[in-house]
Amino acid sequence: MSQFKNPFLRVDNLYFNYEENIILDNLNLTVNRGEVLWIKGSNGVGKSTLLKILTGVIKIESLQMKFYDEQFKSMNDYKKSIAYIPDYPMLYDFLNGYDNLKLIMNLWKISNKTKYIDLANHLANELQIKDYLSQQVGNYSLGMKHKLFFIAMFAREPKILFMDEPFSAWDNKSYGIALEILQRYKEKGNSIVYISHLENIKMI
Ligand SMILES: Nc1ncnc2c1ncn2[C@@H]1O[C@H](COP(=O)(O)OP(=O)(O)OP(=O)(O)O)[C@@H](O)[C@H]1O
Repeated sequence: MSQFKNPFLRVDNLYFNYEENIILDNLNLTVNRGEVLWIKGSNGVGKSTLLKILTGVIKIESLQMKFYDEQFKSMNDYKKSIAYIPDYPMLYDFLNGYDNLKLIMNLWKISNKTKYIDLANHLANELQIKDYLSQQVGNYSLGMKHKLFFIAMFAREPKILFMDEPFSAWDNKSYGIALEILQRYKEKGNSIVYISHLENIKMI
């Protein structure tokens, strides 16, 4: 059982449809501090849609989302305090790794730039892609792109990490290192919400 029992957020009576296609109906969900939430289910059941709603990528006027953190004063503050890692890495192929990191850092208006770059470098070292950061991302493998985007989001030090099929392109060794990183992250009271079809993806 987690030592952090209080919630970060709660969603009540969530309903969502794409035209006549009802995707989510009366869904209730709580994200507790220091906990991992695994969303699983058949193809097309609405997992990615749910993650997009929880991260504010899809906006719903009637969304009943309650925040329980002093930093989540508004939806915008909340979005700055969390990170969303979709199943495709959102990077610019024509930039190198460092320039992608700097771009993301500036987009998110990170105030402590030195800390962000230091943390990103540290993670890149742990995940063994530091030597590639000065190379153009277009030449990265898919797994390397996934790692770089994970690093870019993780270095923002979010309170909740939302991940859609996070490690599908990662090799076993890197996946093991990522789990250690996420274990430390969780122990600090942060939360992880992730989607995976893999029955053996025992997160942490
Ligand atoms: N932009 C969209 N417009 C209309 N329908 C959509 C849109 N995006 C997704 N859908 C539909 O909504 C349903 C849920 O899609 P979603 O991607 O959330 O499912 P999923 O559970 O994540 O699936 P998978 O396991 O295959 O990734 C599917 O029927 C899909 O076709």
